[in-house]
Amino acid sequence: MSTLEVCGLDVRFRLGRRPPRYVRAVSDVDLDLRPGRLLALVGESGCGKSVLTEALTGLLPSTAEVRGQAVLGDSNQTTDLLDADERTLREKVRGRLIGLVGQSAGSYLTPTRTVGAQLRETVRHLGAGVDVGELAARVQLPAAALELYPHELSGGTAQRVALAAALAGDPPVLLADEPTAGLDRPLVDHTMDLLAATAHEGRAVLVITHDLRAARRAADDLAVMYASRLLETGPIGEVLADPWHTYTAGLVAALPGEGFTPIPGHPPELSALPDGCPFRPRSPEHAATCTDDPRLVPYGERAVACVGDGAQRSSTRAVAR
Ligand SMILES: Nc1ncnc2c1ncn2[C@@H]1O[C@H](COP(=O)(O)OP(=O)(O)OP(=O)(O)O)[C@@H](O)[C@H]1O
Repeated sequence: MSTLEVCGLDVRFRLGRRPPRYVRAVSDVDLDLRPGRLLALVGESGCGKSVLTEALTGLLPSTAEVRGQAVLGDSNQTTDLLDADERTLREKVRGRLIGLVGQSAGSYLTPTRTVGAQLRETVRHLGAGVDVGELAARVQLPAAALELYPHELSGGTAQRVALAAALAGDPPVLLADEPTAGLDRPLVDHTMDLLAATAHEGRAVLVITHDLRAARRAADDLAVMYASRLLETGPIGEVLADPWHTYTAGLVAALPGEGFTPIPGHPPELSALPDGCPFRPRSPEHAATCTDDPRLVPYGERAVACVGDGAQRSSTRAVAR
Protein backbone atom coordinates (compact mmCIF):
# COMPACT_ATOMS: atom_id res chain seq x y z
CA MET A 1 0.00 0.00 0.00
CA SER A 2 1.57 3.27 -1.13
CA THR A 3 1.59 6.44 0.89
CA LEU A 4 2.52 9.92 -0.31
CA GLU A 5 4.39 11.96 2.28
CA VAL A 6 4.89 15.62 1.45
CA CYS A 7 7.37 17.45 3.64
CA GLY A 8 8.34 21.12 3.61
CA LEU A 9 6.97 21.75 0.10
CA ASP A 10 7.67 25.26 -1.17
CA VAL A 11 6.75 26.56 -4.63
CA ARG A 12 7.44 30.06 -5.81
CA PHE A 13 7.15 31.60 -9.27
CA ARG A 14 9.76 34.04 -10.51
CA LEU A 15 8.05 37.08 -11.97
CA GLY A 16 10.99 39.27 -12.96
CA ARG A 17 14.75 39.45 -12.66
CA ARG A 18 15.54 43.07 -11.83
CA PRO A 19 14.59 43.33 -9.09
CA PRO A 20 13.76 39.62 -8.56
CA ARG A 21 10.10 39.24 -7.60
CA TYR A 22 8.29 36.08 -6.59
CA VAL A 23 4.79 34.73 -6.07
CA ARG A 24 4.87 32.26 -3.16
CA ALA A 25 2.18 29.79 -4.14
CA VAL A 26 2.97 27.01 -1.65
CA SER A 27 4.83 27.55 1.65
CA ASP A 28 6.22 24.84 3.91
CA VAL A 29 3.46 22.31 3.31
CA ASP A 30 3.52 18.98 5.17
CA LEU A 31 0.82 16.55 4.11
CA ASP A 32 0.31 12.77 4.18
CA LEU A 33 -1.94 10.95 1.74
CA ARG A 34 -2.77 7.56 3.18
CA PRO A 35 -4.15 4.46 1.44
CA GLY A 36 -7.88 3.94 1.90
CA ARG A 37 -8.52 7.59 2.79
CA LEU A 38 -9.93 10.56 0.94
CA LEU A 39 -8.39 13.89 1.92
CA ALA A 40 -10.25 17.06 0.94
CA LEU A 41 -8.10 20.16 0.39
CA VAL A 42 -10.12 23.35 0.78
CA GLY A 43 -9.33 27.06 0.73
CA GLU A 44 -10.23 30.27 -1.03
CA SER A 45 -9.47 30.82 -4.69
CA GLY A 46 -5.79 31.42 -5.46
CA CYS A 47 -4.42 30.01 -2.19
CA GLY A 48 -2.19 27.43 -3.93
CA LYS A 49 -4.24 24.23 -4.07
CA SER A 50 -3.72 23.48 -7.77
CA VAL A 51 -0.06 24.48 -7.70
CA LEU A 52 0.46 21.96 -4.89
CA THR A 53 -0.84 19.09 -7.05
CA GLU A 54 1.01 20.36 -10.12
CA ALA A 55 4.24 20.27 -8.12
CA LEU A 56 3.59 16.64 -7.18
CA THR A 57 3.10 15.63 -10.81
CA GLY A 58 5.85 17.76 -12.37
CA LEU A 59 3.41 19.90 -14.31
CA LEU A 60 4.69 23.32 -13.26
CA PRO A 61 6.20 25.79 -15.76
CA SER A 62 9.94 26.48 -15.82
CA THR A 63 9.47 29.72 -13.85
CA ALA A 64 8.57 27.64 -10.79
CA GLU A 65 11.16 26.98 -8.09
CA VAL A 66 10.28 23.94 -5.99
CA ARG A 67 11.80 22.78 -2.70
CA GLY A 68 10.99 20.01 -0.24
CA GLN A 69 10.23 16.31 -0.49
CA ALA A 70 7.28 14.30 -1.74
CA VAL A 71 8.00 10.63 -1.22
CA LEU A 72 5.64 8.14 -2.81
CA GLY A 73 5.91 4.43 -2.19
CA ASP A 74 5.70 1.50 0.14
CA SER A 75 8.19 -0.55 2.15
CA ASN A 76 9.70 -1.99 -1.11
CA GLN A 77 10.22 1.08 -3.28
CA THR A 78 9.96 4.84 -2.98
CA THR A 79 10.19 7.73 -5.45
CA ASP A 80 10.80 11.35 -4.50
CA LEU A 81 8.44 13.08 -6.92
CA LEU A 82 10.23 16.42 -6.58
CA ASP A 83 13.57 14.83 -7.56
CA ALA A 84 12.21 12.75 -10.44
CA ASP A 85 13.15 13.75 -14.00
CA GLU A 86 10.52 14.34 -16.70
CA ARG A 87 11.03 10.89 -18.21
CA THR A 88 10.38 9.14 -14.89
CA LEU A 89 7.33 11.31 -14.30
CA ARG A 90 5.98 10.58 -17.79
CA GLU A 91 6.76 6.87 -17.95
CA LYS A 92 6.36 5.78 -14.33
CA VAL A 93 4.43 8.34 -12.33
CA ARG A 94 1.60 10.05 -14.24
CA GLY A 95 -1.22 7.60 -14.88
CA ARG A 96 0.60 4.66 -13.27
CA LEU A 97 1.44 5.83 -9.75
CA ILE A 98 -0.72 8.95 -9.73
CA GLY A 99 -4.05 9.30 -11.52
CA LEU A 100 -5.23 12.82 -12.33
CA VAL A 101 -8.81 14.02 -12.57
CA GLY A 102 -9.18 17.58 -13.83
CA GLN A 103 -12.00 20.12 -13.63
CA SER A 104 -13.37 19.51 -17.05
CA ALA A 105 -13.09 16.22 -18.90
CA GLY A 106 -13.96 18.12 -22.08
CA SER A 107 -10.66 19.95 -21.93
CA TYR A 108 -8.53 16.86 -22.61
CA LEU A 109 -10.85 14.55 -24.60
CA THR A 110 -10.40 14.66 -28.37
CA PRO A 111 -13.69 15.97 -29.82
CA THR A 112 -13.68 13.70 -32.88
CA ARG A 113 -13.31 10.29 -31.20
CA THR A 114 -15.71 8.31 -29.06
CA VAL A 115 -15.24 7.94 -25.34
CA GLY A 116 -14.71 4.18 -25.72
CA ALA A 117 -11.94 4.66 -28.32
CA GLN A 118 -10.18 7.16 -26.09
CA LEU A 119 -10.40 4.98 -22.99
CA ARG A 120 -9.08 1.99 -24.97
CA GLU A 121 -6.15 4.12 -26.12
CA THR A 122 -5.42 5.20 -22.55
CA VAL A 123 -5.44 1.59 -21.36
CA ARG A 124 -3.13 0.57 -24.24
CA HIS A 125 -0.76 3.47 -23.64
CA LEU A 126 -0.43 2.58 -19.97
CA GLY A 127 0.03 -1.11 -20.78
CA ALA A 128 -2.81 -1.85 -18.38
CA GLY A 129 -4.65 -5.15 -18.68
CA VAL A 130 -8.07 -3.79 -17.75
CA ASP A 131 -11.11 -4.20 -20.01
CA VAL A 132 -12.73 -0.86 -20.88
CA GLY A 133 -16.23 -2.20 -20.18
CA GLU A 134 -15.08 -3.21 -16.70
CA LEU A 135 -13.43 0.16 -16.16
CA ALA A 136 -16.67 1.91 -17.17
CA ALA A 137 -18.71 -0.26 -14.83
CA ARG A 138 -16.41 0.59 -11.91
CA VAL A 139 -17.27 4.29 -12.22
CA GLN A 140 -20.94 3.61 -13.08
CA LEU A 141 -20.50 4.80 -16.66
CA PRO A 142 -23.26 3.19 -18.76
CA ALA A 143 -21.92 0.99 -21.60
CA ALA A 144 -23.86 3.16 -24.08
CA ALA A 145 -21.75 6.18 -23.08
CA LEU A 146 -18.68 4.49 -24.59
CA GLU A 147 -20.23 5.06 -28.03
CA LEU A 148 -20.71 8.82 -27.43
CA TYR A 149 -18.53 11.73 -28.56
CA PRO A 150 -17.34 14.22 -25.91
CA HIS A 151 -19.87 16.93 -26.94
CA GLU A 152 -22.69 14.45 -26.28
CA LEU A 153 -21.72 13.92 -22.61
CA SER A 154 -23.51 15.57 -19.68
CA GLY A 155 -21.29 17.12 -16.99
CA GLY A 156 -21.72 14.15 -14.64
CA THR A 157 -21.00 11.57 -17.34
CA ALA A 158 -17.93 13.53 -18.48
CA GLN A 159 -16.59 13.42 -14.91
CA ARG A 160 -17.13 9.64 -14.80
CA VAL A 161 -15.14 9.36 -18.05
CA ALA A 162 -12.37 11.43 -16.45
CA LEU A 163 -12.38 9.16 -13.41
CA ALA A 164 -12.32 6.03 -15.60
CA ALA A 165 -9.30 7.41 -17.49
CA ALA A 166 -7.54 8.27 -14.22
CA LEU A 167 -8.12 4.74 -12.90
CA ALA A 168 -7.06 2.96 -16.12
CA GLY A 169 -3.48 2.39 -14.87
CA ASP A 170 -4.75 1.36 -11.40
CA PRO A 171 -2.67 4.05 -9.66
CA PRO A 172 -2.34 3.85 -5.87
CA VAL A 173 -2.79 7.64 -5.63
CA LEU A 174 -5.50 9.79 -7.21
CA LEU A 175 -5.45 13.60 -7.34
CA ALA A 176 -8.69 15.32 -8.34
CA ASP A 177 -8.71 19.10 -8.87
CA GLU A 178 -12.23 20.46 -8.40
CA PRO A 179 -13.88 17.41 -9.95
CA THR A 180 -17.34 18.69 -9.02
CA ALA A 181 -17.02 22.26 -10.37
CA GLY A 182 -20.13 23.23 -12.34
CA LEU A 183 -22.14 20.12 -11.36
CA ASP A 184 -25.53 20.33 -9.67
CA ARG A 185 -25.96 18.99 -6.15
CA PRO A 186 -27.02 15.39 -6.94
CA LEU A 187 -24.09 15.04 -9.38
CA VAL A 188 -21.69 16.60 -6.87
CA ASP A 189 -22.81 14.01 -4.32
CA HIS A 190 -22.56 11.18 -6.85
CA THR A 191 -19.06 12.19 -8.00
CA MET A 192 -17.84 12.55 -4.41
CA ASP A 193 -19.30 9.14 -3.53
CA LEU A 194 -17.44 7.58 -6.48
CA LEU A 195 -14.19 9.20 -5.36
CA ALA A 196 -14.76 7.97 -1.81
CA ALA A 197 -15.38 4.46 -3.15
CA THR A 198 -12.08 4.54 -5.08
CA ALA A 199 -10.33 5.59 -1.86
CA HIS A 200 -11.95 2.87 0.16
CA GLU A 201 -10.69 0.28 -2.39
CA GLY A 202 -7.23 1.09 -0.94
CA ARG A 203 -6.15 4.19 -2.84
CA ALA A 204 -4.86 7.46 -1.36
CA VAL A 205 -7.14 10.15 -2.79
CA LEU A 206 -6.78 13.95 -2.66
CA VAL A 207 -9.75 16.05 -3.76
CA ILE A 208 -9.43 19.81 -4.17
CA THR A 209 -12.77 21.49 -3.66
CA HIS A 210 -14.41 24.78 -2.75
CA ASP A 211 -17.40 22.83 -1.52
CA LEU A 212 -17.02 22.08 2.18
CA ARG A 213 -20.43 20.40 2.19
CA ALA A 214 -19.28 17.94 -0.50
CA ALA A 215 -16.06 17.40 1.44
CA ARG A 216 -18.02 16.69 4.61
CA ARG A 217 -20.09 14.10 2.77
CA ALA A 218 -17.24 12.06 1.33
CA ALA A 219 -13.86 12.86 2.87
CA ASP A 220 -12.10 11.12 5.73
CA ASP A 221 -9.62 13.93 6.32
CA LEU A 222 -9.51 17.68 5.74
CA ALA A 223 -6.64 20.07 4.99
CA VAL A 224 -7.36 23.79 5.13
CA MET A 225 -5.12 26.02 3.02
CA TYR A 226 -4.82 29.79 3.23
CA ALA A 227 -2.46 32.07 1.33
CA SER A 228 -0.05 29.25 0.37
CA ARG A 229 0.01 27.56 3.79
CA LEU A 230 -1.88 24.76 5.47
CA LEU A 231 -3.45 26.14 8.63
CA GLU A 232 -5.24 23.04 9.89
CA THR A 233 -5.46 19.31 9.09
CA GLY A 234 -7.16 16.31 10.65
CA PRO A 235 -10.07 13.87 10.49
CA ILE A 236 -12.84 15.88 8.84
CA GLY A 237 -15.59 15.10 11.35
CA GLU A 238 -13.44 16.30 14.26
CA VAL A 239 -12.13 19.39 12.46
CA LEU A 240 -15.56 20.60 11.35
CA ALA A 241 -17.21 19.85 14.70
CA ASP A 242 -14.46 21.63 16.65
CA PRO A 243 -12.26 23.83 14.43
CA TRP A 244 -9.12 24.95 16.21
CA HIS A 245 -8.04 27.64 13.75
CA THR A 246 -10.14 30.81 13.42
CA TYR A 247 -9.90 30.53 9.63
CA THR A 248 -11.37 26.99 9.67
CA ALA A 249 -14.10 28.23 12.01
CA GLY A 250 -14.79 31.02 9.49
CA LEU A 251 -15.14 28.52 6.64
CA VAL A 252 -17.61 26.48 8.70
CA ALA A 253 -19.60 29.61 9.62
CA ALA A 254 -19.82 30.49 5.91
CA LEU A 255 -21.68 27.24 5.16
CA PRO A 256 -25.41 27.44 4.38
CA GLY A 257 -27.09 26.05 7.47
CA GLU A 258 -24.21 27.15 9.73
CA GLY A 259 -24.86 30.88 9.58
CA PHE A 260 -23.92 31.64 5.94
CA THR A 261 -21.56 34.36 7.23
CA PRO A 262 -18.71 35.15 4.83
CA ILE A 263 -15.22 35.75 6.26
CA PRO A 264 -14.67 39.53 6.12
CA GLY A 265 -11.70 40.91 4.15
CA HIS A 266 -9.46 39.33 1.53
CA PRO A 267 -6.42 37.04 1.48
CA PRO A 268 -3.03 38.77 1.09
CA GLU A 269 -1.23 39.00 -2.24
CA LEU A 270 1.03 35.97 -2.64
CA SER A 271 3.75 38.28 -3.95
CA ALA A 272 3.77 40.19 -0.65
CA LEU A 273 3.15 37.60 2.06
CA PRO A 274 3.94 38.39 5.69
CA ASP A 275 6.63 36.15 7.26
CA GLY A 276 4.35 35.03 10.08
CA CYS A 277 0.71 34.02 10.08
CA PRO A 278 -0.95 35.11 6.82
CA PHE A 279 -4.43 35.21 8.42
CA ARG A 280 -3.49 37.45 11.35
CA PRO A 281 -3.75 40.75 9.42
CA ARG A 282 -7.25 39.81 8.24
CA SER A 283 -8.76 38.74 11.55
CA PRO A 284 -8.57 40.76 14.78
CA GLU A 285 -10.26 37.81 16.51
CA HIS A 286 -7.44 35.48 15.42
CA ALA A 287 -4.72 38.09 16.08
CA ALA A 288 -5.78 38.20 19.75
CA THR A 289 -4.44 34.64 20.33
CA CYS A 290 -2.21 33.97 17.29
CA THR A 291 1.37 32.88 18.05
CA ASP A 292 2.40 34.19 14.61
CA ASP A 293 4.18 30.90 13.87
CA PRO A 294 2.39 29.49 10.83
CA ARG A 295 4.03 26.04 10.90
CA LEU A 296 1.63 23.14 11.51
CA VAL A 297 2.01 21.62 14.98
CA PRO A 298 0.69 18.05 15.32
CA TYR A 299 -1.61 17.07 18.18
CA GLY A 300 -2.46 13.38 17.71
CA GLU A 301 -4.26 12.93 14.38
CA ARG A 302 -4.79 16.68 14.04
CA ALA A 303 -2.44 19.57 13.35
CA VAL A 304 -2.89 23.32 13.53
CA ALA A 305 -0.80 26.43 12.88
CA CYS A 306 -0.23 29.43 15.14
CA VAL A 307 -2.82 28.56 17.74
CA GLY A 308 -0.44 27.39 20.47
CA ASP A 309 -1.93 26.57 23.82
CA GLY A 310 -5.45 26.95 22.50
CA ALA A 311 -4.95 23.82 20.40
CA GLN A 312 -3.45 21.97 23.33
CA ARG A 313 -6.50 22.74 25.42
CA SER A 314 -8.77 21.72 22.59
CA SER A 315 -6.71 18.57 22.09
CA THR A 316 -7.15 17.62 25.73
CA ARG A 317 -10.88 18.24 25.36
CA ALA A 318 -11.00 16.11 22.22
CA VAL A 319 -9.14 13.23 23.90
CA ALA A 320 -11.34 13.48 26.99
CA ARG A 321 -14.56 13.27 24.93
N1 LIG B 1 2.69 30.08 -13.79
C1 LIG B 1 2.44 30.92 -12.79
N2 LIG B 1 3.15 32.07 -12.65
C2 LIG B 1 2.91 32.94 -11.63
N3 LIG B 1 1.96 32.72 -10.69
C3 LIG B 1 1.22 31.60 -10.78
C4 LIG B 1 1.41 30.64 -11.83
N4 LIG B 1 0.52 29.63 -11.65
C5 LIG B 1 -0.19 29.95 -10.54
N5 LIG B 1 0.23 31.12 -10.03
C6 LIG B 1 -0.27 31.79 -8.83
O1 LIG B 1 -0.17 30.89 -7.75
C7 LIG B 1 -1.26 31.12 -6.85
C8 LIG B 1 -1.93 29.84 -6.53
O2 LIG B 1 -2.65 29.40 -7.69
P1 LIG B 1 -3.55 28.09 -7.67
O3 LIG B 1 -4.06 27.90 -9.06
O4 LIG B 1 -2.80 26.96 -7.06
O5 LIG B 1 -4.73 28.50 -6.69
P2 LIG B 1 -5.99 27.63 -6.27
O6 LIG B 1 -6.04 27.62 -4.79
O7 LIG B 1 -5.97 26.31 -6.97
O8 LIG B 1 -7.15 28.53 -6.86
P3 LIG B 1 -8.58 28.12 -7.47
O9 LIG B 1 -9.34 27.56 -6.31
O10 LIG B 1 -9.14 29.40 -7.96
O11 LIG B 1 -8.32 27.10 -8.56
C9 LIG B 1 -2.17 32.16 -7.51
O12 LIG B 1 -1.88 33.42 -6.95
C10 LIG B 1 -1.75 32.12 -8.96
O13 LIG B 1 -1.95 33.36 -9.58
